[in-house]
Amino acid sequence: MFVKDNPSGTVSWEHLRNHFFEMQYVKMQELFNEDKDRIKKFHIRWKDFIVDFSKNRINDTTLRLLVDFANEMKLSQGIEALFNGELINETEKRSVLHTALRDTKNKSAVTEEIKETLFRIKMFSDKVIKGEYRSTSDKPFTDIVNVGIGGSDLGPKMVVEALGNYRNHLKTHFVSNIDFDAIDELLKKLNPETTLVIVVSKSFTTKETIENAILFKNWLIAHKQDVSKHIIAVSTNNNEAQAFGIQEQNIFPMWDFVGGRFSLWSAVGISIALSVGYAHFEDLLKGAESMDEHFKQESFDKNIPVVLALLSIWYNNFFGFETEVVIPYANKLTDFPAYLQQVTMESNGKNIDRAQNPVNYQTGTIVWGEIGTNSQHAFFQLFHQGTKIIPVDFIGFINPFNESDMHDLLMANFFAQSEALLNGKVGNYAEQPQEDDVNAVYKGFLGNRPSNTFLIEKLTPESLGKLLAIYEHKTFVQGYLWNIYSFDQFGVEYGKKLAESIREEIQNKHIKGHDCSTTFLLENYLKYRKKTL
Ligand SMILES: O=P(O)(O)OC[C@H]1O[C@H](O)[C@H](O)[C@@H](O)[C@@H]1O
Repeated sequence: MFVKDNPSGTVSWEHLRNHFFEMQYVKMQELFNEDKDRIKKFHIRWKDFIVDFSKNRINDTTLRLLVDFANEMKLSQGIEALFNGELINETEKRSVLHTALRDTKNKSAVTEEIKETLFRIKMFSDKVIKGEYRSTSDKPFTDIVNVGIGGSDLGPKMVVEALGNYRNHLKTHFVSNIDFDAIDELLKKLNPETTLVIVVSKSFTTKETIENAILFKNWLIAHKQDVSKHIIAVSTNNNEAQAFGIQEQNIFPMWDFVGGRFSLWSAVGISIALSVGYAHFEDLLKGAESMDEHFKQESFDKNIPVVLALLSIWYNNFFGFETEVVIPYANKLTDFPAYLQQVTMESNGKNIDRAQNPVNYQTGTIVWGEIGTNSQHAFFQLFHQGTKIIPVDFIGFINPFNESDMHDLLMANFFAQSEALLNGKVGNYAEQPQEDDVNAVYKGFLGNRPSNTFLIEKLTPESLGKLLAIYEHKTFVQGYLWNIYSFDQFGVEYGKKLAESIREEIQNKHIKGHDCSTTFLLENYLKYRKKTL
């Protein structure tokens, strides 16, 4: 089981704090000048991945002290507890076994159930793709609508988009928000006769998802379609799904030991198997499985998720940098930052430690991002010359899916940005300021801005699986070392309850018991709401 020690009370934390006082003014440019082989020490080459973490404000001592910290907090024990299925989600009394979903070697009872489900996903997706599973009017399905939100949307949606080059003829759509304007637009494009709806909800009680599912059900009924053929579900809540009108053989199971934000590897990812075929879905799982092995076996200083987590802690807890950004140089990864936000911020946005005390140090980093090069033309100015330091994860691919010289230009930008953030305007790039340039002072930039670079051979189902597992494990390591519970989300649940009671007040046109600001806003909402239906 997990230790419950306060990280800020450990000896290694104290050492890190003292070391920070030495390092805070050290320039990375100097570190690179002093050691021309710096890259040799601070990169990890693993399969088709190179992770270069040399452009960070670290030296040998930093890495050693960070690893000492992980050891003092008994991280190995934590990793073992995760993979062994111990009840590490203590507040909900659950194991955390998303890794079992991709573990082909495990022979436990849990994996039997998982294997059976994977087989069902394979059979079902094959049939739909081949046009053997047919609609009410005996037609093959053309469109898939995934109705779900949070973990039942973000992961699958991101993967379907990321693997766009592997997609088959099926058109896949994702409906998450309760925004009728958006759904209406989609409905106009869909043919009810050839539309298959997947209601994905671990709990089958999430209001947004159920409202949207009802909307699609009514739409299908209005168009005389057999709901039992056109709607399938993924849920732990078999009873509710059946009560909704979904046939038992069309309900794919979920398990309590898989958190929503870690669930794309389960039947929650059925839209992935449908969109790219089961074989590619399996490759995604294989990629993640190989990262799981790396994470379990590799020493901490060469362990990709561990190193990334420790660097993030170094900046978050010692330098006081508040956010970190992820910049994939691939349009197909447009949805990656949104997915990552749920994985990291829902997991580690906690302020009570595992011993029930308020924490006296920072936890959950704020993660955001956007694809390159678009982001360069939007917010990179602040990275280069702003007052805030925002560590960057650059993610780039050596080979594009479709060969083109354009890729070299894209990647030239990728390399240029991290180099500029490191060096500023010096060395090869220094311009001699013109004596009469009154703006010279505005044109300098100092560099010394940290980044990690992921150089990956190609964006494939397998490499994507590896990448996602890296960030999952990074999140786990951070939560573990911060001594918080990463696998519950009580904050979100409270928000859901509040919305329910406000909705009732709106329906009854009776606003009561709020602060004066909320009362004012609700009263104005009711006053100007012109309901025509
Ligand atoms: O899959 P569901 O039970 O419908 O839950 C969907 C989402 O609901 C909440 O927002 C939770 O905080 C998320 O973790 C979860 O992914």
